[in-house]
Amino acid sequence: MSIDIAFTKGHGTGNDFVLFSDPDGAVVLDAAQLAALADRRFGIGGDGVIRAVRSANLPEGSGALDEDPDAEWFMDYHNADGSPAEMCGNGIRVYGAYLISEGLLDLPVGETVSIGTRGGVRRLTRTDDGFEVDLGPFVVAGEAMVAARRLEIDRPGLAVGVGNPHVVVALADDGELDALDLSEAPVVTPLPPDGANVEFVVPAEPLVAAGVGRIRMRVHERGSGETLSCGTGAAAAALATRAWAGRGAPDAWRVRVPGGEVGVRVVETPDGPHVLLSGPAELVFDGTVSL
Ligand SMILES: N[C@@H](CCC[C@H](N)C(=O)O)C(=O)O
Repeated sequence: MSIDIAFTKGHGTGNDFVLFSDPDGAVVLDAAQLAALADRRFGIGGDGVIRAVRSANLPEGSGALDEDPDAEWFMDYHNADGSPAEMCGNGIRVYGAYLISEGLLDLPVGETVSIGTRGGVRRLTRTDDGFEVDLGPFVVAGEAMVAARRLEIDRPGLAVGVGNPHVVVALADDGELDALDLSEAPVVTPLPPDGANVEFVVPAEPLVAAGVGRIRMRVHERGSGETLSCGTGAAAAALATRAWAGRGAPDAWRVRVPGGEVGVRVVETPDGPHVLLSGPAELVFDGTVSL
C-alpha cells in the first residue's frame, strides 16, 4: 500500500531538508523510506528529513514534556541515510519557519518557543532575519586523530558535544581546506561510540575583527556526507577555535560555510555557559510524494 505525503522543502544556508507534518504521530517511516525521501536522484532530495509531530504523540516526546511542558512540538530528525540524530542546528530553524507557515505555531519576531529534540528541549527565538537557537551546555574535551582524502598527514581533532557529537580539525590555510575531498567519510581514531560529524576549520586573517571571531569551515556529516552547512557543526567549530585561542578569545563568532554564514555566541546562564546559533531559514517549495 502506498501513502501520499505532503511535504515542504527547506534549507538553512544550503543544509536542506524534507519536512512533513504528522501532528498525531500516525506516519512512522522506516530508515529505507526516510532515505528514499532524501535521495537526490530517486526522491525529493535533502540532507535530512524532519517530521513535525506533537511531543505527546511519539515515545521520545515524553522526556521532552517532562523537561519542559511547553515543548508542544518535537523535531523528529533523521539524516539522509535514515539514521536518527539528536539535534540539527540548521534544521531546527527551518522547522520553526515550517511550523509557522503551516499555521501550527504562532511566533512573532522576538518571541521564543520550546521544541523537543532527541538531544533535549531547545529554545528557538524568531529574529528579524531568521532564528536563533539555544543549543544549551556544551562539552569541549577529548582528542582523536583524523585522516581525510587529500590531507597528506593525519591531524589531531578536538571532540565537541553540543547535543550531537563532533570532532573539529584545524587546517593551515584556505588552500588546504579547498583541496579536501570529503566524498568519503574522514576516518576518526578513536571513533566516539556514536560516531561523529567532522568539521575542518581555517581561521580568517585576522582571526578576530571588531571583537568577533571569524572562521571558515567544511563539514562531513554523520549519516549525510559532505553538506553545504551544519549548524551544530558551526557551533562546535567556533567552540573548538575559541578553546584553542585561549584566554581573551571572543564569545561571538561568524562561521563561513560553503552555503553561507551563521552566527555563534557563548553566553553565561544560571546553569553555566550555553552556545547559541543564529542564521536564516528558507522554505523553497511544496509537493506531494507517494511512498
Ligand atoms: N546538519 C545538522 C546536523 C544534522 C545531524 C548530524 N548529521 C548528526 O548525525 O549528528 C545541523 O545543522 O546541525
